[in-house]
Parts: sequence; structure tokens; C-alpha cells
Amino acid sequence: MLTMDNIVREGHPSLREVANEVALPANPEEKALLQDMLEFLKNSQDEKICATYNLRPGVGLAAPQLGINKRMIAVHFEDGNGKQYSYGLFNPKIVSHSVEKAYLAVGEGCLSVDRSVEGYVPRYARITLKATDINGDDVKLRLKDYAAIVFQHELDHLNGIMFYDHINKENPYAIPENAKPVE
Ligand SMILES: O=C(O)C[C@@H](Cc1ccccc1)[C@H](O)SCc1ccccc1
Ligand code: NI
Repeated sequence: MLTMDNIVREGHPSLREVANEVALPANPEEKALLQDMLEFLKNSQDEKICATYNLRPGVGLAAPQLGINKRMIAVHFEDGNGKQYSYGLFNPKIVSHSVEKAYLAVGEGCLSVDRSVEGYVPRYARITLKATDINGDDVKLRLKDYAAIVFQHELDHLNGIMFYDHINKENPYAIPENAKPVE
């Protein structure tokens, strides 16, 4: 099972590189890794397992955070309306997005960042994402608000972008233009 020891931290080159597309169909090792990433997220949200293995709770994870520069992400969370999202995806891509932006009112964190970085992270309020799932099926997701924010955080990891790159340097809590807060 994956633990925090497998997660690289700020300064590791893979967090600042553009990850490579996975040649499809994915090989057994890539499928197993995606399964492990999803299992890590579920474990990190299980009180007992989380405490036993000293995991940080996470709702998303990208392969570059494991030092693996492949375009693979996993997400496991429930949005504010109780809708569940649990996906392991190869080669996710935003195919369209809203003009309107959104930001998480409490700010963002990152499993690869062992410090608090304050400020609003402006992201698209709505995105349409295409990918290939762990079974090799095409996936098209229309996402908004919290779900859109989580997926964009993970997609950024595939392009070497950290959440704090988006924060206004002069005034971290400046309300981003044309953006709505997501509680
Ligand atoms: O480091 C990662 O990619 C995982 C992040 C994803 C994330 C952070 C902020 C906003 C959206 C997604 C971790 O999940 S950070 C810890 C966390 C845990 C529960 C809820 C929100 C953030
Ligand atoms: Ni992160």
C-alpha cells in the first residue's frame, strides 16, 4: 500500500515537470499503480487506517506526486451535494471550461506541501474533462464547483503547476475577478 513515504515533497523535480501521456491500453503495472493511488485516498479517509499509517487525508493524488511522470490521477471524495466521485484516470484533459472562475473559500493545501500557504486559488468554475478510466473506457465528466476544483488541482500536477502558483502574490486574499467562492 502507498503511504506518505511514497509522496514526494516540494523541491522534487517531478512536481515541476510536464508528465508524459500513458500509451493506451495501459499496461498491468500502470493499472496497478492507479488502483494503489485510489486505495491510498480511501485509506487516507478511513480514521483507523489513517491513524495507523499516519496518512494525511487526501481527496486527490497525481502520479508525479509519487515521482512518476505519467498523466495519471486518482480522486475520491463527495461534493457538497453528497455526489460521490471515485475515479482513476489516464490522460485526463480539460476540453472546455467556463469563463466564470471559482475559488475554495478556505484556500487549498497539497499532500506534497508540508506547510500552509494562504490565499485564494482562482480556478474555472465549470469544466468538461475527457479521460480513459482504469478499465480502458472513455470518460467524459462535466464538473462544477468543488468537484471542478479538485480535478483542476490534480490536472495541474500533471503540468508541473502547484496550487500556490495561482495565488495573487501582492494580496493573497484579493477576490479573484469574475470568481465565486466555493464553501
Ligand atoms: O495534493 C493533492 O493533490 C491532494 C490535495 C487535493 C486538493 C487540495 C485542495 C483542494 C482540492 C484538492 C489534498 O486532497 S489536500 C488535503 C485535503 C483533504 C480534504 C479536503 C481538501 C483537501
Ligand atoms: Ni496537490
